Amino acid sequence: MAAPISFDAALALIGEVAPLGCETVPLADAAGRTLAADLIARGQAPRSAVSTMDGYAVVDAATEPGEWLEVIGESRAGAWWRGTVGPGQAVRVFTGAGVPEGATRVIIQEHAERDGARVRFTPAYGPATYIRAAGSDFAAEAMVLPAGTRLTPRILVAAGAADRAEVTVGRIPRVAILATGDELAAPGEAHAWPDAIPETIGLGVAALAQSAGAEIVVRAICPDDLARLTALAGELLERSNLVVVTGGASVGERDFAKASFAAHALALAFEKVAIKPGRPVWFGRCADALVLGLPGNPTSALVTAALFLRPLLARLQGGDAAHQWRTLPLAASLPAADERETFVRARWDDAGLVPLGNQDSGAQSPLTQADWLIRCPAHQPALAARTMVSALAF
Ligand SMILES: Nc1nc2c(c(=O)[nH]1)N[C@H]1C(S)=C(S)[C@@H](COP(=O)(O)OP(=O)(O)OC[C@H]3O[C@@H](n4cnc5c(N)ncnc54)[C@H](O)[C@@H]3O)O[C@H]1N2
Ligand code: MOO
Repeated sequence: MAAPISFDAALALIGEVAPLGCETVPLADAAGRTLAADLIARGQAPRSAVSTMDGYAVVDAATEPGEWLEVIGESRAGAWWRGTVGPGQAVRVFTGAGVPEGATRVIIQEHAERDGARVRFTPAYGPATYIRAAGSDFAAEAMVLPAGTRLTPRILVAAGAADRAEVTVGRIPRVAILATGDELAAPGEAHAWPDAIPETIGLGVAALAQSAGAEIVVRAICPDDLARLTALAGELLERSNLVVVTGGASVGERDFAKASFAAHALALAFEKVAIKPGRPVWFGRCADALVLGLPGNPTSALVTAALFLRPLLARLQGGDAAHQWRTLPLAASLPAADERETFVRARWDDAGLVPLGNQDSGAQSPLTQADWLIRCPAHQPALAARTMVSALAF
């Protein structure tokens, strides 16, 4: 069996995976998708100068507090007034409406006294012009978003401003999840069987994959029976772009995860990574579909899903496989790492990252608190509180 490879080497292999290809979809259906082409603005925004407040558009240099001006028009968002404003004149404007030609500022209505077709202003209307310049948000033909951008709720708003009905996005990865183990029962049923435990990893992995843009085409639980697993593996490979198989990754006689894909011409990219937890994580390809094997210990499975499955799904959709590491302070001391690069589960408090006391990779209750992974290089000595460390949101 091959020696474990480093975390960076494994991540680089994930980064080499080719995207699944692209399709054009209505922008309204594109939430969560990843752009496969740059998104170019059809026109500038705003299209011309607009008022940022409700008030009156005037010629600034020709306007004195207390002097009556003639109100010659009204400009509303969606129904702009197209004339020109001169000295002694004002145009009623509303937020988002075009500022007429000639006007150099808007005076807000809180400072206006209106009398029929006349208006005058109190002295303290201040220096602000309340005009958003034409093209100040973005220019015509500007690249609003580069290819590879994920259309999150916040980013979708900017995408819509480009005034395009459709976008070209990466195809949605179709993911099958296979949990292996004689002991596994659906949550709610484990108590009814001697030696059974609830199958938990599939829940978390499915949720993580969905939040990363994947479609879960099937979730299955299968006992440690090589013939049955081999048949199921073949079926899942047919139905998906990626099979995530959990458990059975270690060296025991009944650890069949890799063996059940070997019959389908599994070509391994890596089969062990020098990390803790999650050393038995493995990755490969069977013809057209990829296979990622996660260890059976639940925390190991979720850590390796965060470290490898999330970037893999980003890559399949044409996004970036790089992690967004943050440099953050420790709020408590951190124990020394052994010969494996270690991802310590931690929670955040006001002073920084607090490593959790229970680092058992088979435990599940610490997952309720572990919202960060602290990256500790192999052989890193113990670190004192307030040391800056590299961490990943978990
Ligand atoms: N002699 C050795 N033993 C082990 C080694 C090793 O190198 N030599 N590696 C250890 C490490 S590290 C890990 S991690 C585990 C992973 O082993 P497997 O992937 O083969 O996992 P299983 O044996 O199938 O299960 C481990 C543990 O997790 C529970 N489990 C499995 N699947 C689920 C699930 N879907 N939901 C909830 N819990 C699950 C299972 O019942 C076991 O308790 O191996 C070490 N052993
Ligand atoms: O690496 Mo295992 O994942 O330590 O428990």
